[in-house]
Amino acid sequence: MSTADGKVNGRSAHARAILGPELYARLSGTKVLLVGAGGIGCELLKNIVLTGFGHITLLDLDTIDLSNLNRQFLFRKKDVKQSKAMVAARTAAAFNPNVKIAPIHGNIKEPQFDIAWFRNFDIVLNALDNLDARRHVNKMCMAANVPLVESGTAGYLGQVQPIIKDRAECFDCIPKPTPKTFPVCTIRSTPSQPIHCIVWAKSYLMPQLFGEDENAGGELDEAEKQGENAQEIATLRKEALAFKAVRAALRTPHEDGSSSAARIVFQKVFHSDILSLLSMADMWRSRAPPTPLDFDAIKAGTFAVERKGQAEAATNGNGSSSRHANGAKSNGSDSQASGSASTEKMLNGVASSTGSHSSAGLKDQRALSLQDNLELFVSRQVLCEDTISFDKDDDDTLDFVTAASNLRSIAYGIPGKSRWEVKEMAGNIIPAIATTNAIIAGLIVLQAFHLLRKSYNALRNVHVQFKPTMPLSAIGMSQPNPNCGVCRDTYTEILCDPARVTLGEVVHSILGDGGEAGGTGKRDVSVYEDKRVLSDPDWDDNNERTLESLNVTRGKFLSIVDDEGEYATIQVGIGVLPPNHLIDSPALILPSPLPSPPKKAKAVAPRPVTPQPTAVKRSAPDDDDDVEPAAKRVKTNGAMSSGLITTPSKKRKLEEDGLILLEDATEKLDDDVIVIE
Ligand SMILES: Nc1ncnc2c1ncn2[C@@H]1O[C@H](COP(=O)(O)OP(=O)(O)OP(=O)(O)O)[C@@H](O)[C@H]1O
Ligand SMILES: [Zn+2]
Repeated sequence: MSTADGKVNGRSAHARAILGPELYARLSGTKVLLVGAGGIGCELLKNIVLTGFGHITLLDLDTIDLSNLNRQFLFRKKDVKQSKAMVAARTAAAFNPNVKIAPIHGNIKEPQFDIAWFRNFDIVLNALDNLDARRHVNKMCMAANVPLVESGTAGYLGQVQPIIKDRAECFDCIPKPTPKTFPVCTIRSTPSQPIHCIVWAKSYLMPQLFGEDENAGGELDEAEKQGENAQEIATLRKEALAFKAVRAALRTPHEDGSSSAARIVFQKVFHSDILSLLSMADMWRSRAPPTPLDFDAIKAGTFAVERKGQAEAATNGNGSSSRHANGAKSNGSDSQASGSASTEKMLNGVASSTGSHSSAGLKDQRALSLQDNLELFVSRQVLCEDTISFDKDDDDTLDFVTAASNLRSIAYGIPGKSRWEVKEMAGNIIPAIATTNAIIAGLIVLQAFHLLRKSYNALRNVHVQFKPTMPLSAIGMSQPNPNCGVCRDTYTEILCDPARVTLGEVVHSILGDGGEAGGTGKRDVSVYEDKRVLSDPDWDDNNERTLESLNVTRGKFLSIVDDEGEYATIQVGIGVLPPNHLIDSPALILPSPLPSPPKKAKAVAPRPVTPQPTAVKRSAPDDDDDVEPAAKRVKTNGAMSSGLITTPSKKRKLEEDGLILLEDATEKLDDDVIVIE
């Protein structure tokens, strides 16, 4: 279209015609924060740049991986290992010269992204892949009162949820199901499925050998409390202690390098630990006992696994998992049901017996023999470099988990898995479908328009679903859950120097005297930071301590909870003093007026999210509450791919990501629950 202002107008003519002149004109001044530059993020960035959103801040903590290139089309092979945010911004900037894109390579949970920073934006768009970051952005948007569009995809499924404080449900209004876990004893001493061995290698062995936290005591204490077998737990405690010696040995240089380090680890986990488990005869009455592996014999090709009574134990083995009342039960398909395996079959490992250990097929999809696994295990002891955790895209850690889980499977008579299968299961991979991401990114922009226009009645929760007759479903917005522990709270912000203000000073100042300055006046309150209790009406030890000494710093929240349950909780966001603030001026700037939380209707249901009444009283700062900016995120959540929504692990991934799935067609959900079909 040729127009008076030439090219620029030509570029925007369609957008202007569709959006109308008023909204279109507003877009160029709109400040948008896009969190995540992955599958959805790339599509969405392209959309908002071409539509003409004028000021875009794009934030992502990750670097580009080769495996992203099939769908994250703003990246090329030459960009691998570079910051996603930086490269995406550079590529997309060329699409529209009228748009400013400010990329940030960082974690959205970093302290500088505080309430004041969030307030800079007119709208926030989430294109994230994990529950934790989604929750965080949701809370920050509630605190800063900025509209948010939340989104997610899983294979062919997807959803978009517009969120606006007080008008619609927030991301946390509906409690998210907690991910399913396996009982500790199943993972640590009585595995019966390949996934048990993979979880053991990834989440137990790797952290024990190469992780920061070598203390597994907490997990065992918890397992004991849950009523798991006390004798087994005692043995596991001894095992954990012995790991300390192995860690030390691993970090001592050996003459022949990795192979003796590998032998030490092997000897402990596949031989001594199994021997000590075998000494508990009771454990093996109803299930097939494991076989200790022999490093030299496997190397020499003479090792044979003799599994007596395996076929019988296979049946019992499956049934026995039900003794863990809340554990995941074997579905039997992949478990010890293969127990009829002969001695000969185990002699050469899984593959050679089936004849598939050939050069046929892709390398990663090949079944691995016992010797293959041992070789892989030895070669991957290069992991001895101090701390490292599992990353499905890191060959070394994937090889280690493949080899270690397969060796354990062999010891327990469980079928092995190819490197590819282990990657899927340990990396929780769901096939990402570019078209679903593209559809969702389009829908996000449509909901963003409604929010910017304040057309709240037009807002919809939209689902992309696996229904050829109705691929999209749009549901009207529900009111916020009156018991939501996030959006029903009253948010406020203080600006302070955490090294100079005390907890007591902040709490008393925020409550005020109930006079003209606002506030509710002095009352009995408990104060939390996340799940940590910092004070309560009978315990004020921390009141004289500075916020900094309590590790309550920029970007965090103090939750002031009324003990009588009369008033809503006050969430006090911690911000920094302005740069021109004089050093001898007070170190605390209060909001004006002080927050006046509404009186609550008597609580009818427990708060769906924090703070928890069971929280720990802790007067010292807690290291693990620190949010470490990470240059490269190591993922630990998610699910395997199968293309089918019904696989248990895929369900787990969806649940972690905040989508809710039905167990079967007959299961009922409340009307206001987001349903993915
Ligand atoms: N806390 C966070 N801060 C900033 N960015 C985050 C945070 N958590 C996740 N992300 C980013 O969100 C994006 C989600 O994109 P996506 O789901 O496509 O994941 P991916 O890592 O690119 O792909 P895949 O998981 O399939 O390998 C990723 O680029 C990830 O780095
Ligand atoms: Zn809510």
